Formats: sequence, C-alpha cells, structure tokens
Amino acid sequence: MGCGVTGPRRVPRVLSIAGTDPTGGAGIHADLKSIAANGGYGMAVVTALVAQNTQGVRSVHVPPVAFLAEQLDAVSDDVDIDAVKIGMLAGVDVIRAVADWLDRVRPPVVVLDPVMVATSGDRLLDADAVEALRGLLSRADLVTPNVPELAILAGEPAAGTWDDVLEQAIRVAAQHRVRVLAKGGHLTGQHLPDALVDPTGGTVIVTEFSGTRIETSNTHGTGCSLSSAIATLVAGSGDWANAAAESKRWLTESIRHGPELHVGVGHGPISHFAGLWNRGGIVTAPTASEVEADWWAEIAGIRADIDDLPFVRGLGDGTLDRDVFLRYLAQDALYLRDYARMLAVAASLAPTPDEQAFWAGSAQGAIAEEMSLHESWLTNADGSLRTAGLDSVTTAYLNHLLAAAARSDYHLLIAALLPCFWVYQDVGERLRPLSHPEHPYRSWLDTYADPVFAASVRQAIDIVTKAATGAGDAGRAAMREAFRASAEHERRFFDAQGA
Ligand SMILES: Nc1ncnc2c1ncn2[C@@H]1O[C@H](COP(=O)(O)OP(=O)(O)O)[C@@H](O)[C@H]1O
Ligand SMILES: Cc1ncc(COP(=O)(O)O)c(N)n1
Repeated sequence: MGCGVTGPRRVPRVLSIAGTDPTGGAGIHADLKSIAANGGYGMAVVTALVAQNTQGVRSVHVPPVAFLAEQLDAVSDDVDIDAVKIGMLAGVDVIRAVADWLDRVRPPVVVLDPVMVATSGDRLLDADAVEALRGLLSRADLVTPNVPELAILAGEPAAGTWDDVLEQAIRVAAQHRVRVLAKGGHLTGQHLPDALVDPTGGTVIVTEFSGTRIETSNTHGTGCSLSSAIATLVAGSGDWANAAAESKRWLTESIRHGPELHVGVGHGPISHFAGLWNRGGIVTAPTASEVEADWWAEIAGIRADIDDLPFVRGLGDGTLDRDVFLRYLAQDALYLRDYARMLAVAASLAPTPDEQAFWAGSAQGAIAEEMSLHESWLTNADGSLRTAGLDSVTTAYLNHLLAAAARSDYHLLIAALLPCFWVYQDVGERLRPLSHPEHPYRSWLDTYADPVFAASVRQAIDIVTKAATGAGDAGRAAMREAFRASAEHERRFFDAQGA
C-alpha cells in the first residue's frame, strides 16, 4: 500500500485508467492534461492502445490483462491516490481486473466515464462487456455517461429530450445508488445543459448546470476531459456539485479555444490549457531574489552617479558647506512628511496584516524622523525653526509617489517607495565608516549604524520583491519602472543642493 505523505493535500494525486489516443485529444492524454489544468498531479495506467486520430479509430490493441494489473499495483504500491478516473475499458477481462484492484485499494474518489463509442462512432467497448461495466457502477462515486451510454446503462432506448435524459439518469442513479452526471452534448439545440443527479443522501437531488452549445467540431475527448476534471476538483474539495460546475466552466473555455490548436481535420481536440495560457500561465515568474538582483543591477548606474556627487563626497569627508547640508535636511524633512503619508496609503492597501503592520510602522518611523531632524539640526541658535518651501526636485519626487498612490495600486506604490529605504541605506553604508569623533556630520552619519533601520530595509526589499514575483509580466515591468524612477529621484535629491 501507499507510503506517501499523509495529511491535507493541496495537489490531488489523480490516476487515469484509460486507453490511448496518439493525437493527444482523448484517453489518458486528455486525462493527464485535464488533471494538470485543474490543479492535480496526473498519473496514468493504460488499458488499451488505440490507433486513432481525429477522424476515427483504426485498430485497438489490448495488452495482456496481467500486465494491466501490474501497472495498477505499481502505482498503488507506491503512491497514495486521491482520486481515480476510469475511461475506456475495452472488454470484460479488463473490467474484471480493474474491479479487483478497486476492491483491494479502495481509492477515496472514483469517477467512471463509461466509454463505449468514440465521437467518430467507433466501438471502444466490446458489445458483451456492458453487463460487466454495469457491475462497476456500485464501485464508483460518479458515473458520467453521454446520452447513448446512459441509455445502454439503463437498458432503454436513447432519450430524445433533456427531460427524458434527466428521468433516465434518475432511474440509473437510484438503481445503482451512484451519482450520475447527465450530459446534453448528444442532443440538438442551442441550450446544452449537464446535471448532477445525486441519490446518495436518500432523496435524489438534481443540480443542473446550464450551458450554450458552441458551434465547433473540436469535441473529441470532451467526455474524458470533463470526468478527469471533476475527479481532480472533487479530490481537492469533496464538493461534487461545485466540482461539476467548475469543470463545466473550464471545459467550455477549453472547447472554445480548441480550433486554435489546428490538430487534425476531423473532430479536433479541446485546448486544455487555454485559460492558463491566456492568463499568463506559461510565463515562468522570477523568484524574489532574482527580482532583487535584477532591480539592483537596473539602477547600478544611478548608484554610481550618487557616489560621485560632490554633495555626497563632501558629506563623507566633512568638507560639505554647513548651509548646503541644512538646506538638504530641510528638504528631507519636507519630503519625509509626505513620504510618511504614502507609507500610510501602502498600509491601507496591504493584502496581509504583516504587510499592513510593516508599512504603518514605517510611516510612524518616517514622521518621527522628520520631527527629530527639526529638533537636532533644523533649530536655529535663537530657538526658532529653520523653515523652507518645497523645491522643484522634492516636489517632483513626491509627485511620482503621489501618482502611484493615487492609482491605489499596491504593487506599484510599494515599488516606488522602496528606493528611499534601499538606496538611502546603500549610500549610508559607504558613508558610515568615514565617521570620526571630530566629523562635523558625525551624529548624522552614525544614524546609518542603526540595526533597526537595516532590518526594516531588508523587510521592505522582501515584501516588494515577493509581490513582484506574483505580479505578472506587465505588473512587474510597471513596478520595476516605478522603482527605477524613484531611484533617479533619489539621485536628483542628493544633487539638488549643489555643494
Ligand atoms: N458543442 C459543445 N459546446 C459546448 N459544450 C459541449 C459541446 N459538446 C459537448 N459539450 C460538453 O462536453 C461535455 C461532454 O459532452 P458529451 O458530448 O455529452 O459527452 P461525450 O464526450 O462523453 O460524448 C459535456 O459537459 C457537454 O456539455
Ligand atoms: C482512448 C479513448 N478513450 C475515450 C475516447 C472517447 O472520446 P470522446 O470523449 O470524444 O467520446 C476515445 N476516442 N479514445
């Protein structure tokens, strides 16, 4: 028996037991794609090799049943299976082997797609195997017959209307005490409903999922794909009606995009990953540390320019004119007042309490810093405060931050806020060692030694780069540009007072 990790699973391990389709549209190929597209880990045991394409079935080869049993055991001896989807079973011997294995392993979820005839009209189940297949119904949690298959399971003529389909499904469900997904694909008309008929709670509950027929010939493998999707989703949630509803929504989108694949000239496949591809699912996102390295390299030139500024050099060696320094600090104090407000906006937009607390704490820190600047440096000898108006460089920097805040785009705003932490600390790291007891700006240089500031810079980088990994390509590019622009404003800010 399985010896895998137990406990709550986020990625359901789903086994398809089915036949093959070398053109990839039906059978285990469709199942594996469907399982992956719906968030599961797919596995497959082959019942029959089918030489088929989008136009039809050419021949079927059923390997020795003992080998089927070996494949099944190879999976269940090693893996804890969360759900099984059963498709093409070919004949009586295969059905018996699968039934024996089910009885021994008892997987928690079993979805049976009672495949009998392909979309092309070719038989995929021996005519004498129907009774054996009925015997599997009691071992399944859900059976997903199309209209002709439902009729065969019921032992009745095929239903001609949706109401007849539902009544037949209710009879099969009640007789075998199994959930039935009745499917409208083989009826005619614009309206194309499916319905979950659930007799497991005593009374039969029918949940209908409405749908509209898509004009397409890309319907090869729809039944395989739908049953695999339901098995995967129900393994994750345990909710049958919701799994069926979600699966139909996903299937509909995948059917709609099938023709874009240009596979074959007959009944083409569906596009299992269309939703994922259309929503950016094929782009590999960079890790947070890759974003960090990329953004830091992006502003390497700006950082080198800052180090070379006469203002920064003079600050380091103590030759900077005191009035120039005080003009700089006066602008810094004005900047910090509004920067604190933007940090507070980031706090209000933050998606998690941790991030909210971080930005709110930083806002408090920035305004405290502004007040202490006034106390320590910006008080004149007579006790009056040194006042200044916003200069054009400070105004431009603040406008850049205000514009990001005005868009209420958390990602963009925190990217724009980051250089004030990161570039400032970086400059300080190089200035700090130049401090000495007689240095005129000693107390200012020493503030960079504060480990609390270093920790908050680290946290800001971590929050922003992590957000960037999840932002999608366009969002990440916008964040990078907002970050670069703020770094450039930092450079101008250091340069503004001259030296
Ligand atoms: N042309 C179509 N437009 C939209 N949905 C379809 C279309 N054809 C089939 N479906 C959906 O695909 C699923 C399988 O349909 P069906 O044809 O009844 O089964 P099977 O593929 O087993 O023959 C159902 O959910 C059905 O609603
Ligand atoms: C191996 C295999 N299994 C099932 C089907 C039915 O496919 P459809 O979903 O189109 O009825 C198929 N054509 N081949």
